[in-house]
Amino acid sequence: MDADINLIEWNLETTETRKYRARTSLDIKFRDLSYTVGEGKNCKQILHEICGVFKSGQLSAILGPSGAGKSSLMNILAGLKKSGILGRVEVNGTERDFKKFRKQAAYITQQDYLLSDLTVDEYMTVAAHLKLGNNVSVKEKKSTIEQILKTLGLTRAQQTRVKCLSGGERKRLSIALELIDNPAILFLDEPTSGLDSSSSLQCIDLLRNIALSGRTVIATIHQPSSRLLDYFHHLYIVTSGSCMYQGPVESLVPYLQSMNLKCPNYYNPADFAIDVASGEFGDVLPKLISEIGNGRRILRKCPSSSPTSTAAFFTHDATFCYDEDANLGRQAETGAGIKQRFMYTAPFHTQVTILLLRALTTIWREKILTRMRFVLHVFVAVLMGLLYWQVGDDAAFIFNNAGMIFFNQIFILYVALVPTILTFTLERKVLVREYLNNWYSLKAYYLAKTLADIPFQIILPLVYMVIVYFMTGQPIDFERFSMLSVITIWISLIGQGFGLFFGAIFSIDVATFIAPIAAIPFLLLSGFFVHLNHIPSNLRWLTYFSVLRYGFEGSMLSVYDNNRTSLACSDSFCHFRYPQKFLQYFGFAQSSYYFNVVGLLIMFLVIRVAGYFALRYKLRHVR
Ligand SMILES: Nc1ncnc2c1ncn2[C@@H]1O[C@H](COP(=O)(O)OP(=O)(O)OP(=O)(O)O)[C@@H](O)[C@H]1O
Repeated sequence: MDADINLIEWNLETTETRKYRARTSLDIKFRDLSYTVGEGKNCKQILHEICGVFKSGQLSAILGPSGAGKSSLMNILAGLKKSGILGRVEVNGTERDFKKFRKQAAYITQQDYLLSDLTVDEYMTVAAHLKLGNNVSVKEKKSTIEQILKTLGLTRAQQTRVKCLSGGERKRLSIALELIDNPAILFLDEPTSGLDSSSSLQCIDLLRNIALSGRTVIATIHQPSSRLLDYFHHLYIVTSGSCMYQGPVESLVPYLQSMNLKCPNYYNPADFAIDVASGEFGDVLPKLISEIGNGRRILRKCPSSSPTSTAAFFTHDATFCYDEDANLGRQAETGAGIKQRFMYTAPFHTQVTILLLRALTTIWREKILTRMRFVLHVFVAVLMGLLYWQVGDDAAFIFNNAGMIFFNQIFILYVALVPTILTFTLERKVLVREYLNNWYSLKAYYLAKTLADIPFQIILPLVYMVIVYFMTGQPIDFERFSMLSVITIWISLIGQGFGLFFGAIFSIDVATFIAPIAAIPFLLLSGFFVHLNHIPSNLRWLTYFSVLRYGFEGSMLSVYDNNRTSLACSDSFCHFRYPQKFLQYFGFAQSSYYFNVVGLLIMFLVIRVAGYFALRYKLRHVR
């Protein structure tokens, strides 16, 4: 973070672009918040009826030892966690409305999950189109982007690709992207992690200025230096799921001193507070928690004269404006019944168009992967062509030809599956960040993702097929070539669908292991190893679930069906000179090409829909 950051210039109230949306200041209060995970014996309570307040115009830190419940608290406040929660969260004195709240808040994750092949400017433009919608003109969007980039010191990096940015610049870009639609509340999970001390200071200074411009900025923070701590207005310290301190930074040391906990001279107050919160000073925590009312009370600025009792510190209780008798505070925020239906700013077709263009740009710029995929298809095709040189019309090599046809299907399936897993498991993290921040709907993303890869899943199998088909001497017949290509393209599209499905469910290492293994039953049930008419009749129905059954059968019918004349024979005797006899041998003679095309179409639709629901399930359980 070496660029100048000057937020004073950023007068949000006066910019033209922000007229369309009135900025609101939002105070968040929470009361008796309990959070439990697991069930039965494995049930674990993480937050214990804690209360607290985070105000607009303030930069607030949630501090505490590892495992104290900082992230859990912030995720609940941000609305990312919804189940296992008891208690009440208020926004400006009224119960939080999830639908509205998600539009007003932005969540910046600890890791900066960004698409590395886009430039800063392109990323900001995509975010502006998605977050500001079609009612804001392109000119206004541009001026908003310029202003935010200038404010965050990213102007010089505007044309730099994300992968070339420094850690500090990436963090600032993550913040800039979320500032585009002027959220009233910013949640940041460990914003300084991975940054050096000077970048950390600049980042927190930036957040302080953002808070001073009227927003509520809440960050979890891990072991801040004493200099860094001074940038915060408000401190909320969590220990084992309870609150032990809530108030200004400058009151921390005197308050602890009044509780007979003296911070040694030249010792970092944050480290001291964490030592206390970790229980290193004996059995003092229950007293601290009860003194602060587990967050019901807020400390005020350190009084000028040395206080004689802790009462001198407290400004007021964190009052909550709801009726105790109505028992609202004990309502379960389970998420059940809370509908997540709300409008995105950009209409569906705009979301799809923008995401499609972004996905195509990314694929195009991932030159190494795109080139490798192309080279691999050409290389394997030429190798196959050389190995099976002109065997297509020779009955002496008819089994070699069938093996070649079968191998084509496996190769095309795997070569579509594996790169999709590799790229999608990484991209999924970007999706999570953007989706949770309301950039677009999952349907729009999934549709754009599917459409973006289709050209590659068509062109690459076609290139492969042209080389293999002619080198291996298949019949010179456009209809047969087209039929075989259609089957191969379907296999490729289904392979990509499997990649998305497994990439949606599993992490990269698990998915790359599981997916190829999961395809093995398809191989066994393809009709190549055990011919369809040799499979026990009570198991034959299983072959209808094998994508390679449709792929192999459809390919064999493309090559050998449709009244193909008898083959040449380079040997003294060839058993299978008549193609129909060969099809009969495999159990394909009674089948139809179109049956296999429809089978593949159904498999394609099923796997795509399954991928969508897997992704939706995953996104819901990220919370
Ligand atoms: N889904 C879960 N199942 C079981 N335990 C959980 C789950 N989520 C959180 N926990 C536990 O709850 C406690 C608080 O977790 P949380 O991530 O909120 O802590 P934290 O203060 O943010 O820690 P850190 O600073 O290390 O990130 C931890 O002990 C964690 O193991």
